[in-house]
Order: sequence, then C-alpha cells, then structure tokens
Amino acid sequence: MRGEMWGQFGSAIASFMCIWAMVNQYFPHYLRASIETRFQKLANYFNPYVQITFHEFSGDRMKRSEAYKSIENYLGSRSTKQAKRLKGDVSQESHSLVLTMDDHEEVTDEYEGIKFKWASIKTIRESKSISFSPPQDEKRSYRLTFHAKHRKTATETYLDRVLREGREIGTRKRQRKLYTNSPSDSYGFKRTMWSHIVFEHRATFDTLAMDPKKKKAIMDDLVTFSKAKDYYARIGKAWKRGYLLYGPPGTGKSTMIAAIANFLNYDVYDVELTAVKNNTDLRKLLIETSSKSVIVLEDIDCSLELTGQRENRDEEKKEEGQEIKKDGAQEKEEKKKGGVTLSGLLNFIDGLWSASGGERLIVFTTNHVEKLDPALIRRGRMDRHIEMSYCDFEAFKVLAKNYLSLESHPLFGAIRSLLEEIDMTPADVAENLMPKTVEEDAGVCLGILIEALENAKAEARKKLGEKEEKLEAEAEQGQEEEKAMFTKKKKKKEKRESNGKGWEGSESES
Ligand SMILES: Nc1ncnc2c1ncn2[C@@H]1O[C@H](COP(=O)(O)OP(=O)(O)OP(=O)(O)O)[C@@H](O)[C@H]1O
Ligand SMILES: [Mg+2]
Repeated sequence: MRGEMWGQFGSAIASFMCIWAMVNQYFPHYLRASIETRFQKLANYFNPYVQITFHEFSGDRMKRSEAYKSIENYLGSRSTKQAKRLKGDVSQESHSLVLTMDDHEEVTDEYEGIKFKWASIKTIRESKSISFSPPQDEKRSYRLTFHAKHRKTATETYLDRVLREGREIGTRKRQRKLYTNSPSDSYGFKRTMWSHIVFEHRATFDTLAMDPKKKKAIMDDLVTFSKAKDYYARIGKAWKRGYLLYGPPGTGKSTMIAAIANFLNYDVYDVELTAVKNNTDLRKLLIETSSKSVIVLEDIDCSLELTGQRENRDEEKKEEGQEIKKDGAQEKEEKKKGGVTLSGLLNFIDGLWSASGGERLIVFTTNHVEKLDPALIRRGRMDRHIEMSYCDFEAFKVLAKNYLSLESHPLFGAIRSLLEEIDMTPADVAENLMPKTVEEDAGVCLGILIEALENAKAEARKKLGEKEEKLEAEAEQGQEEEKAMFTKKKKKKEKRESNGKGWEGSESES
C-alpha cells in the first residue's frame, strides 16, 4: 500500500518535471516566473517534507557563510562513511586532507530516531558577463530535508546541535596563529596592526614541569572559564580572565602560555608594548583581536619603564626635592616612547573598549612581581597569580619523562635530595638532561645533571662562605669602629669632667 503511494508520488514528480521542462523551453521569462510560483504552491500542498537551504555565500558575498562552514564540518565524517562521490582537498588552514561530499550527493543523519537528509546542491547561473572567477557563477548550498511533523525538533534542537558541533570541529581543525603587533608608525593604508605566523609551539600541560596539583588547578580554571559564557553574561562581565605569571627567568612562563593556547585551542596575540605609540593605538590593537585568544604582555615590568613607573619615579624625585630637568627634545622623545600610560593599560585590561565580547585570556609575565603597580595586578584584573618557581622533584620527573622517557631510575634519589637543597630552573635542568651526542644514554644525562647540581651546590657554598666572611669582617669592623667611638666618647667625657672640675675649682677659689 505504502509502496504504491510512493510510486504514485514518484510518477507525479516525473510528470511535474516534464511539464517544467516544457515551460522552460516555450514560455517567456515573465510567464515562467508566475507559473513557477503557482507550481511551487501546488507542490507544497502535496509535499509532506520541509526543506531548509544553507547557501555558501549569503549576504556579504565575499565571506563564506559560517553556517555553511559548520555544516560542511559536521557532515565531514558522515560523508566519508556514506557518500559514494567525495571531493578531496588540502585545507589552507591546517594543511591536512579534507574530504567533503561531492556536488549532488546525499547523506542521512539520525537524531532522536528521526532521519534528516542532507544534500549538497550546486546551481550554475548563466552569466553573460565575462568572469575570471567561476565561483561567482557556481552557487553551492546544503539542503536539509525532513518530514514536516519533525519541524519543531529540527528547528529547535537538531540544527542547533549541527551548527555547534560543526563549529567545534572547525575550531579543533583550524591552524592557530601567533600574532605580533607591527610598530605603530607602520600602520597605514592596507597595513594591519597585527602580523601573524602559524602558531606551532608544541608545549602542552603534559610537558610542562610544575607541581601536578598546581597544574591541575590551572587546567580546571581554564576549562571553567572557557565554558562560562552564560555565567559571564549573567553577571554582566566581559568574558575574559587575567593571569599573572611571575618567577625567575627560565621557569617556564612563556612555555605555560603556549601550553594554555594549545589546551584551549586559542590564538596568541603577543603585544610588544614598546612598539605601541599611545593608548589609542593600544585600544585599536585590542579591538582587532579575535575571540578565543590569549593576549600576552611579556615582561610587563620592563614595558612599564616607559609609562606609569616612569611617572612615579618623576614624582619620587619631586618629593625628594630634586629638580626634573627635561629639555624640549627629551620631552618629545619621552612622548614618542612612552605614549602608553598605566591608565591606558588598565583600560586595555578591563576591556572597556572591547564591546565585541568573546572569550579572551590576558596574560602578563614578569620576573619582578614586586615592581608592578598594585592596581595593575589586583584581583579582578589579574584573576590568578601563578608563581613559576625553581625545579622541584615533581617537576624534574616531568622533564625526565619528556627528555629521556624515564619514569624512574636509581639516580633519582640523589637528584631528589640535591634539588631540595639547590635552586635550579627547569630550563637549566632540561638543558642538562638533553643528550648532546647519540651515544649519551639516560644514565649519562642524569649523571651530567647530578654533576651540574653538585657544581651549583659547591658554588652556592662558596658564595655563602664568602658572604659569611664578609659579614664577619663587617661585624669586626663595626665592632672596631664602635670601640673607637666608645673610647673617643669616653675621652671627651673625661675631658669635660676635668674641665668642669677646673671651673668649679676656680669658682670656689674665687
Ligand atoms: N616548567 C617548565 N616545563 C618545561 N620546560 C621548561 C619549563 N621551564 C622552562 N622550560 C624550558 O626552558 C626553556 C625556557 O623557558 P621559558 O622561556 O618558558 O622561561 P620563562 O620563564 O618564560 O623565562 P623568561 O622570564 O626569561 O622569559 C623552554 O624552552 C623550555 O624548554
Ligand atoms: Mg618568557
């Protein structure tokens, strides 16, 4: 019965196609449009299916539609399994092979027991003008077909899922970028404020040597942040989070930034503050950053030399009664150099100027946290302060695993006790662990590290000895000086007393 019905429906479609071909051939254009509308109405009346079309280029013709790209991503794996004709290409973004269903192919997707049909459509527009870019005449789209009774599910949940999943696949696949700001002077016609290269830093949280508990807490914080869009919207805050990474050179601050970017799949914007002319340019830079990005200001204490801190120093000088002499040229030079002020930077962080929203992580690094203006790093601006410190045994184990594929070794005990006594940065430990020749096996590398630690220990002892000697000498000298002072004072007193007696004596005598 059902088969018969489908047969009738099929022959109706065939007759319709026949009539349509005749109409196309014999009727003038204005009549064709009117007949098409009427036919469409008739077909809609009998057709129980709903169709939704997503065009590749819609509205802004220069840009591929986001929905189309998401659907393409979503259908990717389904097409590879189901479609008989596939198109292969190498993605410009990720340089990897991308397979999509060829034109006029169909795949079926199932959601909550409902079948959704996706077809890739290509229409060719007859163009009378000569064009060198064929895509203008070829229009592609994806067409979704489903039964009218599932309209609610399709429009309210299914399509939402398709677009969300497609976007996520796109984010995972995309090649991330490392942006650096061009010097302010070079902005001009068609010059962008940022130049970029492909971000290829391989650091991950797995390879980052630090206390595992601290590492886990940071990763949890990042995950919570990246999923907290609604939360930030509800509390009316810009969706951003500030991290301050501080510690001595070579403790992994830059490595941590790369690990964060890789973990969250974010782009990295490395802001070179000294190349920014003024607060306005800084603001423009922020506006030009994309969502899902880490904005990095490295060695912030050095950058601030040009700005707030310099002003503070001037004020300090004023307080000390020193005159601040600046000739015209010097002032001009300072204006040129230090256009970015502390308040400009604070505005930058607060995202006051970024009405565009979107998830952004702002990271400052410094070797001297104590030098920073408290306003710059207060909670709310820099939400997390993370100390990157010298290599302890837990961090060493991560490095040993990365560099030597070792989980344990008889020499680990000696290294553990040496690391408890000696401050060595992960960068130095890593350098010692790295095999210098192909003959060096893990044992040799560990031996080299032990030797370096022992040398550092001997050096530290020597320095301590010298310091103690110096202190002793200073103390001795101090004692001598004190003694001399005491004797001098005593002599003075005796002299005064003897003078006094003489006066008293003369008094009585008179
Ligand atoms: N915690 C760490 N885990 C893994 N590797 C590390 C770590 N710290 C340093 N390294 C290694 O040392 C090198 C230098 O580290 P990095 O540049 O991250 O240090 P930094 O703290 O940013 O130093 P600086 O303050 O000078 O900028 C890295 O390339 C990395 O190989
Ligand atoms: Mg660094």
